[in-house]
Amino acid sequence: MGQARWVVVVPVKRLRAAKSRLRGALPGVPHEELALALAADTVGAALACPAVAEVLVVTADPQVAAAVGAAGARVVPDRPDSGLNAALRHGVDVAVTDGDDPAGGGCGTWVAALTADLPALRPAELAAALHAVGTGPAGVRRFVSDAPGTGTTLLAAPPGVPLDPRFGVDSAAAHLTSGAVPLPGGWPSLRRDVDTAADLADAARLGLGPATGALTGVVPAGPGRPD
Ligand SMILES: Nc1nc2c(ncn2[C@@H]2O[C@H](COP(=O)(O)OP(=O)(O)OP(=O)(O)O)[C@@H](O)[C@H]2O)c(=O)[nH]1
Ligand SMILES: C=C(OP(=O)(O)O)C(=O)O
Repeated sequence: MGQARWVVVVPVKRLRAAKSRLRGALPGVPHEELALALAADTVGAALACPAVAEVLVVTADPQVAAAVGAAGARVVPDRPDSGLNAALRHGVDVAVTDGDDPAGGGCGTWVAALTADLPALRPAELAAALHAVGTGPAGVRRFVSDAPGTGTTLLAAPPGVPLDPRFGVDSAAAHLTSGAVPLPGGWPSLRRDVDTAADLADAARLGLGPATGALTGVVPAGPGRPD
């Protein structure tokens, strides 16, 4: 098998409702700007990952759509108020339908769902996780749990295997119960989702992406950030 080429589906909630537990974490910074920065850095890191053929962002938010579209992601409109897992299923349907089209190569789609709250994400860590799926046991869904171990930041499926996303409270257990197999890599930046101000401080210690770094003033934006 050659290197698997991945479509990474990133769901982004409407900014005014997103990341409610993080509201007020950066005094003086409008909450929607912070939520947008988290998503922009996540998408930017995914776009910079060599294993990723396409980043597909599912969102109903025009500001998110404009920002990630300008960065090079494909934007798929969310269905109103359908929720996170429905948004992911919709994005995956779009990706798989296109990947199965013989006009587009037709060799099937490796698909992964990635949460949009990973502002420290390193492309090399995402690449390592996707490589582990591509070279691991055939026919199974794999997932990366978040830093506390209860949630999920990445869920991935090989061609022909339904992604069957079960994100939400205690999603690591839900993914395990549904037959998905955890990926054991360390990958601190891939596991560091940001739900609270303490998580943001932790992400800053790992090194934030340029958008979030510029808002916090902790890490300067620019090419000095290691991948
Ligand atoms: N498209 C879409 N994305 C969603 C939806 N709900 C959550 N997400 C995204 O799913 C990811 C993980 O969700 P959470 O960590 O719970 O984020 P959240 O709901 O914005 O945060 P809280 O308000 O603090 O619960 C984030 O990237 C969200 O933007 C939804 O209804 N539609
Ligand atoms: C939606 C999720 O994120 P969190 O638990 O961080 O809200 C999840 O982990 O499935």
